[in-house]
Amino acid sequence: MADTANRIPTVIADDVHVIYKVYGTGTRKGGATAALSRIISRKPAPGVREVHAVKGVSFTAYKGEAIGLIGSNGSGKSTLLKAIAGLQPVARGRVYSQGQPSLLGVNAALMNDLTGERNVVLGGLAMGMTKQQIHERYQDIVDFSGINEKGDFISLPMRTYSSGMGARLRFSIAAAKDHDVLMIDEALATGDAAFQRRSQDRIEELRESAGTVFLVSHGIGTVRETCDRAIWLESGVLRMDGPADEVCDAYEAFSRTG
Ligand SMILES: Nc1ncnc2c1ncn2[C@@H]1O[C@H](COP(=O)(O)OP(=O)(O)OP(=O)(O)O)[C@@H](O)[C@H]1O
Repeated sequence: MADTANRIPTVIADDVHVIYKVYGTGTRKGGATAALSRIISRKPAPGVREVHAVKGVSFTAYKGEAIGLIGSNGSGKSTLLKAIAGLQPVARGRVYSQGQPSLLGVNAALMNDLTGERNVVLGGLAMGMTKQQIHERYQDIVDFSGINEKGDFISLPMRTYSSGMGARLRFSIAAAKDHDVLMIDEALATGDAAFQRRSQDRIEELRESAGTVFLVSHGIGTVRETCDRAIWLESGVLRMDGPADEVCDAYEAFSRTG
């Protein structure tokens, strides 16, 4: 690890809480009079449930780090990434970041009715690349995705792609830019072995070009191979933060006994 005194922070999460409000969980009908009396008595509407998905998480991420987020299903990993990306408001606490963190998920918004080609251009523009930069990197993006390996799919609408192809194109578009903070949610779980290797190499390059990479993955093996640090969440609480191997060992021991 780099000299601690010279490390540059890229993301600071300070006591972050995220609470989802889920409406429509009750069975009572809400009349106008009932609503008025609730406003007067300041009681919450019936049928609104709160899910406290992230509970007081704090950490500092530094330039050049690749951090894996691990934890059981529903432990708050995706929610925490969304909060860091500014896509999910925090109920309490703060997130400070250098530049705009980009969340590259399997759900990144591409347009299904447009061709792969148009999506590369729109995705690039949405990430703040210029037309010139997109033009220069276009072929690399298409080659990296491997979309055209079995025919000219890039000129077909995205809805004709398999889910793996769509995910590969999303990853390729996002990985074309040097990000200050790049967050990858399960992207490596899709794609074949050759694509996974290419993605790992690209993550390595992005780290070297000094950004910070966050990776959410159910595959502990991927976190061990790709990340140097890991953060373990359980029921929204940060259980452990440290070297990837140590945290993965502890998590695996926990999963065996749990
Ligand atoms: N839009 C939402 N509305 C209400 N609750 C939500 C919403 N999204 C997630 N949750 C809840 O928040 C908690 C954390 O979910 P999150 O998706 O962040 O977990 P995760 O660790 O990424 O899970 P997984 O490993 O299954 O992908 C869960 O209890 C989940 O049910």
